[in-house]
Amino acid sequence: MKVKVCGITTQEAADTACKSGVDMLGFVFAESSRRIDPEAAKAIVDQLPARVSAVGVFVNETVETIEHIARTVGLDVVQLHGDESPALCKQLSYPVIKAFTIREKGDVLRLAAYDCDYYLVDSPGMKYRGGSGNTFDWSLLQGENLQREKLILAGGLNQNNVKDACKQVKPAAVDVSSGVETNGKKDTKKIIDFIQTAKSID
Ligand SMILES: O=C(O)c1ccccc1N[C@@H]1O[C@H](COP(=O)(O)O)[C@@H](O)[C@H]1O
Repeated sequence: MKVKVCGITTQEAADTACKSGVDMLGFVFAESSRRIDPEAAKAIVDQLPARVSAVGVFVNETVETIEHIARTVGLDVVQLHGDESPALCKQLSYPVIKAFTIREKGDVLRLAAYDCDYYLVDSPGMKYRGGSGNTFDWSLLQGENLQREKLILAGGLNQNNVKDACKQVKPAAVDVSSGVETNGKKDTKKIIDFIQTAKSID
C-alpha cells in the first residue's frame, strides 16, 4: 500500500514520515489551516529523499499559477481538490491527482470523464475543500468499475480505520491528514503508527 501524508508544514513531520516509509508528502497551497507558503515548502522539499514524491494541493487555481508554484517548489505531482475540468488536468505538465467528493453513487460516475494519473476519493469538505477528518460511505465504491491501481482513498482515515477502509475499497494508496494530528498539529506517534499500519496492508 502506498501512503501519502498531507498537510505537511514542518521539517519534523516530513522527517518522521520519511523515516517511517511514506511514499508521498502533501503541501497545501489552498485555503486551509494547513496552508504553507511556497518558500517554506521548498525548504522541506529540498531535503526529501528521491523516493518520496512532493505533492502540491491546489483548489481552483489557473494552469499558470499551478505550474509556477510547482516549478518554484520542486513538486513532483499536483493534486487538484476543487472543481477543475478534465481539460485543465490535461493542460498540466505534471502528473495529476484529481480529487472527487463522494456523497452518493452518482458521484463515482464523474471519475470516468477524467484522464489523470490518480483518482482521489474523499468526503465532502467542511470549512475548506478538504482535510475535514470525516469519512464517507466506502460502500458507495463497491461494485464500481474503477481503476483500483490509480485509486487513492482519503477522508477521515486514521490508524484504527485504515485496514477496514482498504478491505472495502481496495485502493492503491491511502491519504491522511487530520488522522495523524493532535489539536491541529502533526503528531509524531500518530504519523509513525499510521504509516506502519497502512504499510502492513497487502
Ligand atoms: O488538508 C487540508 O486542509 C486541505 C485543504 C483543502 C483541500 C484539501 C485538503 N486536504 C486533503 O483532504 C483530504 C482528507 O483529509 P483528512 O485526512 O480527512 O483530514 C486529503 O486528501 C488531503 O490531501
